[in-house]
This record gives sequence, structure tokens and C-alpha cells, in this order.
Amino acid sequence: MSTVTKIFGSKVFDDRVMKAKLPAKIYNSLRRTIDEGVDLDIGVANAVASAMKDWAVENGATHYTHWFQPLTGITAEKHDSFISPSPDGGIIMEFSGKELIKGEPDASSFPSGGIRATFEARGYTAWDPTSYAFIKGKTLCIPTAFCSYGGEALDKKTPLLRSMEALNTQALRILRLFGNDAVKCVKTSVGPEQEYFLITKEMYDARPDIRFTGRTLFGAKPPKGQEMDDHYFGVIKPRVAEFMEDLNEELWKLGILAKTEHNEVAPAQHELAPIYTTTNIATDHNQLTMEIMQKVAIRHELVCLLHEKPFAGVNGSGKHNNWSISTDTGANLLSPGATPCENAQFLLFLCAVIKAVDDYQDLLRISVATAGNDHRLGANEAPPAVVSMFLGDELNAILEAIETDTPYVAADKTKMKLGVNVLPKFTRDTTDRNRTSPFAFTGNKFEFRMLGSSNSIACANIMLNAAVAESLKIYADRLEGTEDFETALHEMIKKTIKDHKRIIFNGNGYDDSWIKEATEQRGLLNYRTTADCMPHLLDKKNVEMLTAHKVFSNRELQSREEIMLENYCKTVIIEANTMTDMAKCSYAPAIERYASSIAQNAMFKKSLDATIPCAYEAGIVKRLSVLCDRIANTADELESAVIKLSDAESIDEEAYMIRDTVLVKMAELRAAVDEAETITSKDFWPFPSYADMLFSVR
Ligand SMILES: NC(=O)CC[C@H](N)C(=O)O
Repeated sequence: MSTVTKIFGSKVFDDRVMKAKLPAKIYNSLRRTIDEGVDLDIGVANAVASAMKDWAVENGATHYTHWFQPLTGITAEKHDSFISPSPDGGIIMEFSGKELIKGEPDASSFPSGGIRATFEARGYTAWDPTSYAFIKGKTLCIPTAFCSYGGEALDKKTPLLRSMEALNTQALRILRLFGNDAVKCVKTSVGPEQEYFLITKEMYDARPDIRFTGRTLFGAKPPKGQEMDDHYFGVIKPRVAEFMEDLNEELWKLGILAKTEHNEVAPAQHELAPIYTTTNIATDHNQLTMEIMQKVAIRHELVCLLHEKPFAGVNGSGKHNNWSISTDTGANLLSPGATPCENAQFLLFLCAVIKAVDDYQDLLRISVATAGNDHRLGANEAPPAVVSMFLGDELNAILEAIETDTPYVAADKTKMKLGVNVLPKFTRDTTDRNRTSPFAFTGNKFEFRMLGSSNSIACANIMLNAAVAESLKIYADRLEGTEDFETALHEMIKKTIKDHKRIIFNGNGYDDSWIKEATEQRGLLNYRTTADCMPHLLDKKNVEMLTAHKVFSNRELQSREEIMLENYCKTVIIEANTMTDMAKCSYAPAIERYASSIAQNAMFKKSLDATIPCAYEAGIVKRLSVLCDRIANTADELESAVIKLSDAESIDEEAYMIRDTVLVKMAELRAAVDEAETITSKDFWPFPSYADMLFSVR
């Protein structure tokens, strides 16, 4: 066995271990819980817990934790050791079924958006057996859902599981209509491409803005950025290669299918992509991947930046969510099939996605909304904030032929009537990719490109699954019990294309003319910022859909809106405070020192000989003095804008004020400091430059 096959999954209590360690009866009953959602009885839980503990202890674990994903966007853990006193004064290592299936963390300090007051400390964590337990360090981590005392979800996993269930229910109804009775379960899978930057720890330590906010808040454009396209897929530097090697090993041990690694477009930018897996597991794995990337980087004296736009002017970091729907019998429902019948089914699922993306474009935008991602969307190969879909030429032609009842030329001029017997065979689309499209069909899956690199993929997939479940439900309601299935199917697909073709766009998403056409002619939404989109989470149609499929309750939705806006406001306020601090306490004094040293030089020169020219010195001193005044004044104005936020009467209003005043002043302050950087001696400049940081790893 190669080393990789040996270490892969070695820290995971996966199917192989369960099979080997559990009595057959227990194993089969656990499998039924994992595969079919059958309730687990305490006897089984006790047996699993005991085997899990023995395995974990054998592998060096001393503690266990319920590992969950609160609404902070990161994961949470509270370790308990397995020890229990024994009568002889020693200890035994113990872990019960009760401890496995339920935890009661005193977790009052997590954001709950009003679901739970601080004095109501209790929250519950409940084991999610569909995601395997694993060992991190010396701790056995048990993936769990997290909810309040009253049963409301306080995490991202619970609604994600609910959305998968909603899609499963509706997709099965559709499959039955096509005579498919063998499929027991439909699941979505995802392969998220994780982009990130690596800079040296030395650079990181020297930049308070990166340390406090994850991104640079100042920095003049370097002489060289990504103009030469020489970093993308370029030779990986040895130090980065060592980091990647180490990272792969850690991920493989945790059963994470790390597959592709390469240099990305911007200097210092890289990407890691795993093989796709069930959405729930992919979400857990992506959270772990982000955590481990940061840990491994430190071992190499590097820092891994997961911010969406750590450096202005070069590519930001996204997390493209490659999403598909498949059955337990191994069929990918987004893959054009081999027979006309399969293609009719494929077209129905395709239409369900088209309808979902159009009807719930706002929810998709909301699902990726963060202060950081607002800076990324709309430039440097990240899609714009207007949601649209790219299907490619062949699929477009097919949809057009269906809509207009005209022959589909590429397929023997067969008229596109969607009767299962007359639909022509067509193969996988091989058209080009579109980097500016938020939602691109890539042959047998959709690539949702709007997610930012720090986003949990849970949110985007919750909305996507729920919206598609809703389309499928509407279809199933219409088709079930119809006399003439083929005609009804054909009419329904035709209607979907007519009603929703506005969302399909194959051109350049960055063109101003597209944004104009999208918003003015097609009526698509353009929510530029988190402040613009977040309140729409509570729009009637969104609440109705999400509650109808039991993905969120009303209260859970309100809490999410509040938490996301609070997060936006806090993030920007921390950025603003960091900026005023850096401007007042570091930049302005440094600029003053440099200007005064130049002024003194000029005076020395003049005292030697009054005819020595000092135009250079005078010019610089003048420019820097003007800039320094501007920096000081703008920093004051920024500070006042932040103080004024306390006048806001609601979190929505505070977010609007941030968008309209604080972010505007931040941009002005940055412009003044960046201009000063271009004429100040490096010896006086207090922080590393863009060039220093972007080219720091050699
Ligand atoms: N080449 C690429 O796919 C770049 C994507 C880009 N970094 C983004 O923000 O999404």
C-alpha cells in the first residue's frame, strides 16, 4: 500500500472502521440511520460510542467534543476528557451513547439573533451520524447540529440537512413520474474550489490591518501585479510546494478528498479543490480545510489569508461551488442522458434549476453576502452582484427550439416536442466556460461562482437546494395525476423557458451595458452590497418558500438577517477603527517625519549656498503636507461617521449608514494615504508595501 492509501482516512471513524469494530447488527442499524434517516435507539448509540471511544483512545485521543457550526461562520468545540474516576483512585476512559448523541454546551455567547437571550444559556448539540467523527489533535470530534433550548437551529448544519431533505422529497416525486421506482434517495453533492493567499508570517505580523481584518486597508499599487499572467498555473515555489504537501497529508488523514492544487491568478494566490462529495460532508470538510490550511501555514512560517479581497487591484479569492444532484443508484440528474427519455428528465431538472435561480436570485445573492465579498464581486474574474446563468451554446439552442417549437438543427432537424419518444439524443455540452457568470453550467453540474473564500458553503447550498425543491414541487404538483404526461411535461418546460429565460446570459458580465440590460430590460436584481440584499431575506415570497419546505422557521430567518447585518456592521467598524488608528498613529507621523527631514535638508543646502536649487524638496514637502492634512481630516471624519452609527434605530439603518458614509470615508482615507506612499521614502514608511507582501514567499 502506498503511503497515501495508508494514511487516507486514518483519523476518521469511517465506514471501514465501523464495519471492523461494530457487531454486524449494530453496524447495519447505524447504516440505516445514516442512509435512510431511520431513528437511532440508545442501545445502538451506546455500542457505537464505546467502539468510537476505544478507537479514538487507540489513536491517541484523550478528549472528545461535539463539533458544530454556529452562526459565526466558523466551527466551535468544547473538549471533555474521557476520564472518569474509578473506586481504586485511578481512572477509566468512558464515553456513553448519551454523550455521543446529545450535548448541552453552555453556549450563551454565540450569536443567536434574538433567538436566545444571554441569560438563557442552554443550547443543544445533536450528533449528525451522516458525517463521520474524526480525530483532530488529541480530540475526537463528533459532527453535530446546534439548536436552542426551544429547538430552533442556531447553526448552519441543521438548515442544510433540512434543505437536502426538502430536495430529496420533491426530486423523488419527479423520478416516480418518470417511472423510476428504484431510487430511494436523492442527494446533492458539492466540490468547493478553495482559493487563498499565502504571505510570510513576517509580513503578516507587520500589517495591523491584515491582523485585525484579514485584508489590507491601505497600499499603493505595486509596480507589478498580475498583468503578465505569469502566476496562474505557474511553477509552484518550493516553500509553497512544501506547504501544500503537508496540507494534503493532513487533509487526507481526515478523509478529505484533496485533489487539485495550483497557483491562482494573483501573485501569492493559490487554489485547492477536492473531489465532490455529499453536500453535508463537503461543508464539514470545507470548514476543516480552511482551519487546517491556516494551521499548516503557520508551521511553514506562512500565513494563509482567506479573505475575499486581501489586496485591492488584483484577483480576489472565491470558492466556486460545483453543485449537482444525484441518486443513490449512481445517476447524476444534471447530466444529459444517453436516451431521449433520460434527456426529458434531464431537461426537467435543468428547468427546475433555471426557475429556481430566477425566482430566488435574491436568496442566492444573500447567501454569499459578507462585507468582504462585497469588495470582490464584479471584478477580477469574480462574477458581478447581478445573478444570471450561463448554459452554453448547445443547451441554449435546445431551449430556444423548445420554446419556439422550431427544429433543433443539430439533432436531425427533429422538432423539439418533449414526448419521451421524440426527444432527440444530445450529448454533453462542450462549450467554453464563462468566468464572469455567477452560475455556469459545466456539462453535468453547475458552478456557482459567487461564494467568497471565507464563506461557509452551507448558506449557498441551503438556498440552492430549497429553491430547486420549490421548483420541483411546483412541477410535481402539476404533473401528478395528469392524463397526458408527455404533453403536460412539454408545456411545462416550454413555459419555464418563456418565463425565466431572462436569467440566462452568455455574454460578458462585466459590461456596463449588461448591468443596464439586466436591471432595466430584464428586471433582474442588482444588490451591490450586503446592506442592500440582506433585508430581502425577509421578503414574503422568501419566507413563504423557506418555511413551507421547513428549511427555516420564521424566527430562524429573522435571526439570520439580524446576525448577518450585525456581522457586516461589526466587520466594517473594526476596519474603520483600524484605519483611523493606522492613519493617525503611524501614517501621518511617518509622513510628517519624512517631510520634515526633507525640509531640513533643503534648509541645510540653502545655508551652504543660497543658490542650490531645492524645488524637488519644496515640491515634495508641499504635496506631503497637503496629503497629511487630508489624511488627518478624513480620519477625523471617519471617526465621526463611526460614532454617528449609534444614532441608528435598527440594524438595517446602521448597515445603510455604513454603506453610505463609513465605507465612503474609508475609501477617501485610503486614497490619500496610498498617494502619499508613492512619494515617501521607503525608509520612513511604517508598513510593508504591496510589492513586499505579494512577493514575500520565495
Ligand atoms: N481563474 C479563476 O477562476 C479566478 C476566480 C477568482 N479568483 C474569483 O474570485 O472568483
